[in-house]
Amino acid sequence: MTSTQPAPPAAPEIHKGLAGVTVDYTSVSKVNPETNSLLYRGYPVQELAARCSFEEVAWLLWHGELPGGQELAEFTASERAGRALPGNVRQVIDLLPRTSHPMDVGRTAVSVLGAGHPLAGDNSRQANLEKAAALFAAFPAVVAYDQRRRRGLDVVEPREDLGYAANFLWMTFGEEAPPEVVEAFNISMVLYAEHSFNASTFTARVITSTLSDLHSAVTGAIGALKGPLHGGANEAVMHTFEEIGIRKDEPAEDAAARAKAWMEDALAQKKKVMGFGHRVYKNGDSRVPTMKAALDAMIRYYGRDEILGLYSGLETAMEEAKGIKPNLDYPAGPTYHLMGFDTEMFTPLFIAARITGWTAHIMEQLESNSLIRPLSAYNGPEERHVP
Ligand SMILES: CC(=O)SCCNC(=O)CCNC(=O)[C@H](O)C(C)(C)COP(=O)(O)OP(=O)(O)OC[C@H]1O[C@@H](n2cnc3c(N)ncnc32)[C@H](O)[C@@H]1OP(=O)(O)O
Ligand SMILES: O=C([O-])CC(=O)C(=O)O
Repeated sequence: MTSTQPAPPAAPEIHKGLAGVTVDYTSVSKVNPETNSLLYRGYPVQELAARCSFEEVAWLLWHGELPGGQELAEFTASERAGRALPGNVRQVIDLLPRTSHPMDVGRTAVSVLGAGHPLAGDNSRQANLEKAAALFAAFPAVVAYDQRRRRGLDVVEPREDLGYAANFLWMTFGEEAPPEVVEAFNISMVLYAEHSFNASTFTARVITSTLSDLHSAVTGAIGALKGPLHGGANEAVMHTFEEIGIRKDEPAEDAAARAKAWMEDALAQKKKVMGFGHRVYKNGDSRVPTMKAALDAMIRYYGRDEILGLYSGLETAMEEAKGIKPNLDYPAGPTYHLMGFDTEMFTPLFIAARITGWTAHIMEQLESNSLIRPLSAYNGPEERHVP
């Protein structure tokens, strides 16, 4: 008789970074790299950016439909009434050093807002809609307060006669922004609002899947967004521009030549250059043309051709060397710079926008929840015993 050896266990299939893995359905948005399109609840994001306020898009993401006249009137009234920075959040921010990274300030503020919320323990859809709307309304005040305290300036109270974008700029800079700037800011908020199962949204869904609460999920999502491979890239893009050197009034061609040389050197050193590449889009990010048009409008408005030179110099050199295209963070960074935001405030601006997408996903996750808990393959030492 021949003894048969048990077959060695088949090596498990590993999906590092979950690349290419579909983990669930979502009706919030559709990212289609084949057609290079992005739909929020069925609407092309370019149409929403051109024709809708960010308030309307927030409502769409939460409710699945654009708001009717009465719904929008009620929603904007409650949003405007909820814009002031709550006193306890201000006190906690004041305890943090002015040098704290604004992403840490934003993460802490959301945590405080959660701990103080009257519906903290309630995970019903109605309670979560209320919590999402309150966060949406209050977060701009966190960003504005932090930017102003970094500069040693007094707080500017919100204005109920301004829309979301105009009021955000008002609270940050203490003066009314011109319509061109308000429009570009609104476009950036709409484009940043939602992008299916990106790392921060997935983080929010993992936290939600344990039946934790909305503020915990958003706090965790902020942690995921902070990294430069995700939202932190918009800040990193500006550091690249700063490293190359922003020389006001330099002719665009000269700035482009310097940027091209910088990129060739960075790629020769095998550096990853933030603001380029994407896990899903391999042929360009669907949102970039719209955001680039908004950046162009700001370059024209502020008369800053050297920024265009730096932008196109890096883009061309990356395209020629590696065929890798910019993602949304690439045009968004210099747009926020031209508007006057400190570089470290850029990713908190992304938070303000993505609160809408995250909270839509949190509510969707709860509607048909299953604990998110994948498997791992062990490759440590064989079983052994303490001597
Ligand atoms: C809104 C957003 O969050 S969009 C993303 C923002 N993040 C960034 O801009 C960070 C810079 N980009 C990157 O790190 C990547 O492109 C990611 C993380 C976004 C996606 O990466 P992945 O799909 O995992 O691709 P991966 O990192 O494996 O790159 C594939 C190849 O392209 C190269 N590559 C990708 N992006 C870049 C880049 N920005 N700079 C230089 N090379 C790059 C990689 O080095 C790799 O080359 P190799 O095959 O010779 O090793
Ligand atoms: O989808 C991603 O992986 C990252 C991204 O572009 C986003 O979150 O907007």
